[in-house]
Amino acid sequence: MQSIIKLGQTAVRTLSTTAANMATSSFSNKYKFETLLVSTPREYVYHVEINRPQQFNAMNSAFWREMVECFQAISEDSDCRAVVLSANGKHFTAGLDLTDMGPLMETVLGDDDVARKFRTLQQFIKSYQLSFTSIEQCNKPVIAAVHGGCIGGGVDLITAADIRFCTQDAFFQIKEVDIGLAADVGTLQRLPKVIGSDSLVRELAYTARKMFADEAAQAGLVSRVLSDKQMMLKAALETASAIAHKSPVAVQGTKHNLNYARDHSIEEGLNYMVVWNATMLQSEDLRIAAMASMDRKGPPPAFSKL
Ligand SMILES: CCC/C=C/C=C/C(=O)SCCNC(=O)CCNC(=O)[C@H](O)C(C)(C)COP(=O)(O)OP(=O)(O)OC[C@H]1O[C@@H](n2cnc3c(N)ncnc32)[C@H](O)[C@@H]1OP(=O)(O)O
Repeated sequence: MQSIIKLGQTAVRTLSTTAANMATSSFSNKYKFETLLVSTPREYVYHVEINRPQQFNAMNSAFWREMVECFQAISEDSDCRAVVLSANGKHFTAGLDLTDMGPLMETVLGDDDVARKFRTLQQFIKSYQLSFTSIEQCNKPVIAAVHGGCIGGGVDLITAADIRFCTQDAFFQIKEVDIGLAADVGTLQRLPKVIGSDSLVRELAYTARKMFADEAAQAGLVSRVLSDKQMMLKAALETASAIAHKSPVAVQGTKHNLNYARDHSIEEGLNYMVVWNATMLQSEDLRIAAMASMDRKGPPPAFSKL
């Protein structure tokens, strides 16, 4: 009898190890990228790192494609409730990879008729815009953690995030004007809504001057400035973890409705909220969170995955 029980226990252990291994390998396959590293440093928290340090994380065609794949996957991944997005190497990003503009220049300089060129470029720019819109559309809040230079496309990227922290050595530069472009993947649309000062946005966008950490905090572009990268990641992961322990129904609904409110009138936002919560108030999360709030000595609330 004893040996049958032991055999059963071994089988259960083997099965759970196999299940854990399968989960790990499915995670690694799903989040295997050339330009991004994805890890799970805390329960329900994913850490996405832009990982082209030798190139200052300049944005090449693989990066533009992989950002969409990564954030669309995270959006639907119920094991993730909050994301920290940082970068490896000396700078957060040097923006568009100026050595990887072949396909763009081929179209621009090609012999095609102007209308055909327009159609190709339209698709090209739209697909690049989606790389950062996928952060905004991700169901899970994204905290951008910026160190060093955040240049050109970097500003487009971080304005699509929910929360921004930076290090004392960080600087932000809307550099597109220096390469003969109007910034076209989000800065001009989102930055005015993030920092509220149209005058400052225009000054930065027309001159391409660097905005350093203290000014970025004063302007509201970042909500926290930390002494160095280690302290910043610690703060970002703690914030993500705090979010990840709240009701996912409440957090995801809050993100969705804040985005909606930003893009609509107050009346439209309130009407949308009614429709949203007329459904979501029926969620079990409301009962679980309310009970836990009342019973402060009890265990922290546990919510189902979403
Ligand atoms: C449809 C398109 C949508 C997207 C649009 C996006 C547009 C943009 O992002 S516009 C901005 C483009 N980026 C730049 O203009 C960055 C210019 N670079 C810099 O300001 C500095 O190099 C930087 C602050 C990044 C680093 O300065 P640091 O002093 O630390 O190093 P450097 O000696 O200047 O640079 C070392 C080598 O890196 C090369 N490099 C820098 N940035 C880029 C880049 N964006 N793409 C490709 N290569 C880059 C730099 O040329 C040096 O190379 P080498 O001379 O061979 O050592």
